[in-house]
Amino acid sequence: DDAQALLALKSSIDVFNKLPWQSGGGNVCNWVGVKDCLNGRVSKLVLEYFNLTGSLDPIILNRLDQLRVLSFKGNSLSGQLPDLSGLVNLKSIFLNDNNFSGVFPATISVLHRMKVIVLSGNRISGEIPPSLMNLRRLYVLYLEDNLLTGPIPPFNQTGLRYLNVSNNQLSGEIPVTAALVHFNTSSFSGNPRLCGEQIGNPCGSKAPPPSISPSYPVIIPNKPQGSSNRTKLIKIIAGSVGGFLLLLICLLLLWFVCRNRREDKGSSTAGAMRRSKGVNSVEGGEEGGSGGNNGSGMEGNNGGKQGGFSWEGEGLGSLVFLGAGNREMSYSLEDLLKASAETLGRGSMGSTYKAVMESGFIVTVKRLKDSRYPRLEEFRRQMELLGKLRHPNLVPLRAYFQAKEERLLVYDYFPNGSLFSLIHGSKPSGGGKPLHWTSCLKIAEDLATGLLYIHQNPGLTHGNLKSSNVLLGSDFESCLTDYGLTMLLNPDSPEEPSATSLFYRAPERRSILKPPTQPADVYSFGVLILELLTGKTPFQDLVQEYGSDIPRWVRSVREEETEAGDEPASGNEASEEKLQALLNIAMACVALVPENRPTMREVLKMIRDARAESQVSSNSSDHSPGRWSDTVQSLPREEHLSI
Ligand SMILES: Nc1ncnc2c1ncn2[C@@H]1O[C@H](COP(=O)(O)OP(=O)(O)OP(=O)(O)O)[C@@H](O)[C@H]1O
Repeated sequence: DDAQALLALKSSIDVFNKLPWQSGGGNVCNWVGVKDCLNGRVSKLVLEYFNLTGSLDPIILNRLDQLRVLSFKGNSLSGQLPDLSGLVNLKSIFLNDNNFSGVFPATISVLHRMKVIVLSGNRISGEIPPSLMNLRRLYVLYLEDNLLTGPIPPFNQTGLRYLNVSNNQLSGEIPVTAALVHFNTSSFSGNPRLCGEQIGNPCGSKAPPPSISPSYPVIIPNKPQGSSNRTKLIKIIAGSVGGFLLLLICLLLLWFVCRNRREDKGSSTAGAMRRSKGVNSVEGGEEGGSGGNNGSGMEGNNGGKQGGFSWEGEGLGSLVFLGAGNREMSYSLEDLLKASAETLGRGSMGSTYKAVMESGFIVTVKRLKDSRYPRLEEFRRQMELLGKLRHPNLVPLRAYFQAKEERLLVYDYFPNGSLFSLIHGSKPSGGGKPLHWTSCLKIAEDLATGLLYIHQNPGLTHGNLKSSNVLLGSDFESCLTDYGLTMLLNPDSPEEPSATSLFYRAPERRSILKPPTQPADVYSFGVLILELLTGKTPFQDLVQEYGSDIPRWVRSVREEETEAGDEPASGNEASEEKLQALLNIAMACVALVPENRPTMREVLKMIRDARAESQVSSNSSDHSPGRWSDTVQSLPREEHLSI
């Protein structure tokens, strides 16, 4: 039935034939976009960025009544938001970044299991239905960048942790409820008719702006005709003068750039880059260097160049090598600028590229989104600190580049991919597979060793631990990357974490501006272990969802895979012990109260004990109850067990 429903869905919205679904196409659970099934029924459908068009037919969608997660993010779907009241199991819905219009359907409020509603970036109008207050489990409500009007309902769900209604046309007072008081300006900004303490515009001082409700049209009194004509004339004259000046500036700039290019051709590129001898840094000339143009895939920030790291005309730029050794000094700024670049991905900090130099030497370059925050001194200090870190389980930061409008970080390139692709496959459609417990233990030990090394520096944290930030080294050892970079995020322009990153974060860190801590890293580590054991991305808050049932959930997921004949996930006493060991460690790490979590030193000890035990038990039939698990048991865990 689900296959039929999906095919009907395809024929209604996939005019460009992006979804390779067809009748007789085998088990529907393996179809592209079907991320999870329960008892053979589709439970997670993620169709993001498939260029889907047209409107969603509620009759078709409601046939998929076992759905828990539904995402159509980043398509071009339009029309009214569908009535999904038949999807009684739905917990998370992502319809953001489409062209949906019409009013917000109040029927969504009958979906009592609903936790995550993301409708941002559409043209949805009308009021936010007050009936959303009935969704007791609501956790994330993102409605920003729409055309919503009227007041914000007085949400009182204490579990509501993420709210964004910015950039709409909402009006009236932001209700002062326990659930809403802790959201700040970024949740409400861009609604000029809204008032409240949270946005620094208290309602008391002046009468609150009138609320515009679609049912009461607002009548704007006519201005006297004469004054309006004069204003128009002034506007026209000012516009023309402004336009003329802008044109003049553009022509001057064009002339300036052309002249520089001619001069550059006359001198060698090497001449334009001065290599400062004796100092561990290579500096760009005053006029900047012009990048090579022989690659593809990357657009320069300035001038829109393809395929090289260019920062023409931006003043002094310097490439500073970090750490010691010859390998990292075997290229210069010029080589890096001429390298061809291929995009590896875009993340919260910026874009990441594989840069292949003319010599064939490959590095990974992270181009930071914000090249001005923090101030230069602080940025340098952090780079020097991170550059000193050298450990077999860390991806080394080799160099950084700093110019006026550009900051690049240079890391070793890791061709074996990430832990994310190991677990979930490289295709976006790839379903995750739980790993064998021996692999889980080995990876856990690598990660814990790397993380402990970071934590040995007082106050230093990873801050963004997740499976795509773990790369596989030449012996398939796990290496942490992107460590210590959260301090480069500008608190004045905070970005919401993506749905997946969100649930790696410790509960106390989920408010955007909360700084990273070492116990929060321990929590993320626990989530990562659960991902290894189940092959599931943390698409939801596992602790809130399953609480003390996490071990049962992990077992049931692994058993399903065993039934599918994939691997001996359990089934003998030794496996069962190891699984229990890892589960205990993960459970200790995801304790809700940070003080109840073990330190990384304790975690590493538990993992090493479990590994040692597994070697002993593989040589002997004596499986005495786990010594290591006693260690874990002795850690305070009441908090997470009491959920
Ligand atoms: N040194 C590297 N070698 C090979 N691949 C890398 C390297 N560093 C990162 N990648 C891969 O590049 C992709 C993009 O990484 P990036 O850090 O930009 O985004 P992310 O990890 O998805 O998100 P975030 O910015 O939150 O860490 C990821 O798939 C990552 O595994």
